[in-house]
Amino acid sequence: MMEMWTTMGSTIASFMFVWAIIRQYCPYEVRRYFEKYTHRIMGFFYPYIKISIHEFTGDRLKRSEAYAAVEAYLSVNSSKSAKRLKAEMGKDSSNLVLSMDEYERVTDEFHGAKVWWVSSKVVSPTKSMSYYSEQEKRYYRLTFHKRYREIITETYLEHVVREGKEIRVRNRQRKLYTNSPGYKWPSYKQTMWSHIVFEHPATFETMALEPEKKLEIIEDLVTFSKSKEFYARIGKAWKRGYLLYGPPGTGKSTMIAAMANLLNYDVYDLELTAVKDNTELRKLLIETTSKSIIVIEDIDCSLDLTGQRKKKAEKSSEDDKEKIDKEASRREQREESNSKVTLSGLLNFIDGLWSACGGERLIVFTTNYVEKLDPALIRRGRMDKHIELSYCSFKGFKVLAKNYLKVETHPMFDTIERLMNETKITPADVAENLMPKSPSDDVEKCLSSLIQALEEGKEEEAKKKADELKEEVVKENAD
Ligand SMILES: Nc1ncnc2c1ncn2[C@@H]1O[C@H](COP(=O)(O)OP(=O)(O)OP(=O)(O)O)[C@@H](O)[C@H]1O
Ligand SMILES: [Mg+2]
Repeated sequence: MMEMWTTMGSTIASFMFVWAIIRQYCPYEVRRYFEKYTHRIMGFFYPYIKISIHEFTGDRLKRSEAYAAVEAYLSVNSSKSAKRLKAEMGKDSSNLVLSMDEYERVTDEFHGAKVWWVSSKVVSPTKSMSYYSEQEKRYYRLTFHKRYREIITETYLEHVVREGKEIRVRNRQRKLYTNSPGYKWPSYKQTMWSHIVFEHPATFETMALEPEKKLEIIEDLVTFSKSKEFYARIGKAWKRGYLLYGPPGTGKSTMIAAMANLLNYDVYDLELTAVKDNTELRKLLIETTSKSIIVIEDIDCSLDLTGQRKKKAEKSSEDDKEKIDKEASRREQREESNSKVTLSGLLNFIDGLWSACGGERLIVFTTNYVEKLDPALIRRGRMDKHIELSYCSFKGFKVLAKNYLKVETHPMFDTIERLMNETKITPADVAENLMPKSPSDDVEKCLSSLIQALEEGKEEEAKKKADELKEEVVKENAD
């Protein structure tokens, strides 16, 4: 090895010497001619091959997956040999993950072939004078002897990417991405999404839901996540759409968190009212990564799908006040932000998602009014599985009682079961009543509070029914 470096060093030194003489004494034409061939001659003597893997390719829209995989591979394989490392927070904020620092060089060996990895960057100023306008283009450079060309390009690189991807899945800190409303996308920012660490504690186990329904959903999700080959075989993109519908407080948002926790996916919370137009929607889509859930909450409020929403809302009863308020505020937001996303834009978004992006993705819509949605939006193939989340059943209550009070059975359960059959209550209301309000609140106190809420609900329902009956009688008499 030493000998080889000495020979190479003296060859380069001779070239430098000859080049210095030529630059000083030769005319321009000779210099150009020499320059042209120096490159080739150097290539002939220099026995090493270099491969660069850049963080952003071409349009800079999307971080290169190859770069991310190499980064992860080197974070494990270089941390023993590199001398300068950087540390970042790992999964669940519980440990630090080490990776190679900039300009650090490490060696790796694969079936007897020795390779060198260097992490580097070029800083290129852009036209604007702002501080942020400098663009850093980071890359990894792999160097190896040309005699290993075959094994490196055909086997080693594949091994690095495969192992890197596995490490990423194991180590990754899951994220909740949002596209904040009214946020201007500055040119220096490489992404339109902002993110925070996703640490929602909801699981299917803690959800108040019929056990059979729960099992069905879990099986559906797990089957989807393991069906890469199946989807490839039948020629279908590896995507699945879920429509969650039901009254407020029945666990739609909670279920999305439980889905993400079950599959270990990231969540992209897409706020449609903040999206300027269909083009921006498409850009947002391109930036989403695989193993993620793209969520559009309250789809009926985010988009003027039918043009009839206002009329229907006006007709609704007092009970629907909460829903109407939510809808009105969304509408205001939409008008303020002047979003021009259309139904066809959204349909293209979903179909585009289905075809344009590799890797598994779920898309989830939630709504309080399933009947208002355009059939085109929720047909199978776009929204493959429709899940209704409804008022709390007694079985659902038992799950919540176990979670909140750690009781599986209690003499007061019979009264609760009877009342739950007579009146409707959302899981959110049950949960609120089961929550101890002071340190002295015991199981009986919380269960009594729930019984009281159920009785009040029952009374209110009876009163409403009586009022309706009265109204009908008055109307009939007037006729
Ligand atoms: N099925 C459920 N199981 C367990 N907890 C639930 C369930 N449904 C609701 N909750 C509780 O109620 C709260 C509100 O629920 P969530 O936000 O999921 O309702 P939602 O259906 O998304 O309502 P909205 O239509 O208003 O968005 C949650 O924080 C959770 O604690
Ligand atoms: Mg919700």
